[in-house]
Amino acid sequence: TAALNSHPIYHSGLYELLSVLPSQLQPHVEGADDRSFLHAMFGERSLHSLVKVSRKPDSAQTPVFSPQGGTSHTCGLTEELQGRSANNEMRELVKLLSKPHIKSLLSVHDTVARKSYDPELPPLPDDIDDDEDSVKIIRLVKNKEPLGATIKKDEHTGAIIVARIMRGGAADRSGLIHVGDELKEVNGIPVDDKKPEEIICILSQSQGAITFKVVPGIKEDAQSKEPKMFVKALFDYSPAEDKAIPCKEAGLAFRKGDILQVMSQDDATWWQAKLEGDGNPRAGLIPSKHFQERRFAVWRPMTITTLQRTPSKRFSGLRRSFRLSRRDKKTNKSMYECKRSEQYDTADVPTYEEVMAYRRKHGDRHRLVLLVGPSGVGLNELKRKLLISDPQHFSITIPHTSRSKRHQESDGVEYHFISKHLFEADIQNCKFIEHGEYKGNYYGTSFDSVHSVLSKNKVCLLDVQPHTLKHLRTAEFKPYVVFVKPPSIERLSETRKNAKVISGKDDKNSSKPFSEEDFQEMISAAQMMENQYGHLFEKVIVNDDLTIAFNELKQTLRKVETDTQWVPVSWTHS
Ligand SMILES: Nc1ncnc2c1ncn2[C@@H]1O[C@H](COP(=O)(O)OP(=O)(O)OP(=O)(O)O)[C@@H](O)[C@H]1O
Repeated sequence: TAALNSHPIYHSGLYELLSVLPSQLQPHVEGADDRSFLHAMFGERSLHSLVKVSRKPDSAQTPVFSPQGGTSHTCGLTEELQGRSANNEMRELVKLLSKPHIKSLLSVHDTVARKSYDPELPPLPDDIDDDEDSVKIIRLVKNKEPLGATIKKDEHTGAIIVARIMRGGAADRSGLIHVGDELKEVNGIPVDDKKPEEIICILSQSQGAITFKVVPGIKEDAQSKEPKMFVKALFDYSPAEDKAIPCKEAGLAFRKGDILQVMSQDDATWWQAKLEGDGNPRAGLIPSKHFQERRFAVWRPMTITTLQRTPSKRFSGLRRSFRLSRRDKKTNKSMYECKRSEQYDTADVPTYEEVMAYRRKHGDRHRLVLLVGPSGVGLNELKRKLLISDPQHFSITIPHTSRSKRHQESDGVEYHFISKHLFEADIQNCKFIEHGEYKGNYYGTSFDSVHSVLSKNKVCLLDVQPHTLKHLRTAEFKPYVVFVKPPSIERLSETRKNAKVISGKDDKNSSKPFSEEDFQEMISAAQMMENQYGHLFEKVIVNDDLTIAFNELKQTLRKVETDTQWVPVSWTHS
């Protein structure tokens, strides 16, 4: 500016000056780039026009335009013009300059000239506590317009909460404040102990920038849009051991049986989920159903090989409901004639099962109680104790047999006695849950015998082979599966000193004390069941001390009747 003012040709006009400036400055400019930049800049038509504008009203030769820019110039220009004697051109110019879009243009020019477009953020408070909920510092520049938000005091916690955001208001347009946010400070003043009216007073008194410190709430609309899909995990998962997960830290670890709320299935491989009932709103990554099924399909063949190496006798059935034992050497296999395909069933790959909360309404049928466990673990003993503890409430099914009735027996009490021919027809018609053959006679538990107990509004206790579980998992039975597990071999030897292996309840003479081998077999059979069917067990009870195991079972079954449980969604549709 100083150079401009003292230049001899200044008075002959800025316009002329502009045209000579590039050549005048030439000796001071080294680079060809810089030179062509100067030429371009001073030759720019818009610059010339501006100079013209500035010169027209300038009859007193006082420069109005200054290359420094700034508010004083753009805003001052209009005022200055108005102060001068009016001619038509000037009036037109004043009119033009007072148009809103020209004003805005000039104001943008000023902002850019002052480089004041970077927002000035308040310094981060240095007293932020690590344990404190994550806070958000919001800075709004307020004009006279109200904020467009209402606040309220939470009745329970006393916190100041944003209650409402007015559509289109300043707060809404900012997109920074939401319903449910907790207000902690306004302009550095803590508001916890203030009444809403006092806070409103602080707000209305503040002008310009207002700083809020808020704890973001869980957005209401986000909450209502939250997916309500729940799944039961049928396998254990540890992201730390998963080589495929894109970020281990973002993974969610869970155990078989955990209920997960699936928050997002947008990614085909990695879902986002939370553990049901977990207060932490942040979801974690879990493998998608499809991805996990594919991985299991790759891993599975190894599992089968291990299982098949185990001596087949360990698999031989355990028979209870029809009061026979798998232990009879002759019938060992035929009693438990379950097809290999069923024992090594790989069709149902256990990943996730979609579930829903279910609570039995008063008067509804009871859920079928299924007891599963290796032979000799004590299923009959536990059933017996439950029956005698409350015979009006618990009941068992009456099995069918094709053997002839003995004279102290009555049809429909110990057994339903039917002919071999009829029994075979019923097998064909899939009337049995399980059936087997013992000493040339058929024995079996029918689906009807379960219906019969349930229709009397009693709790039906049934012990089954685990492979039949899948046939019983229906909306009609809504089975609750309890796995009874043996304790360690040492505890078995200690607790079963006086116990007897009953090899045929239809044949009362055959019983003998447990051997070490029996215990081993019980433990490995239990292990195998758990590996293969563990995902279907809702409760595992270790039958160590009989009284303790019985009490735990009784308490569990009471809860099944009264509490809410997660059951497959398909069971709740009927
Ligand atoms: N916790 C326990 N402590 C001591 N003895 C037990 C316990 N549980 C069961 N027993 C005894 O073990 C024996 C076998 O039990 P039980 O007949 O109930 O087994 P099970 O699982 O029904 O087997 P199976 O189907 O082969 O008959 C019985 O003599 C029973 O009294």
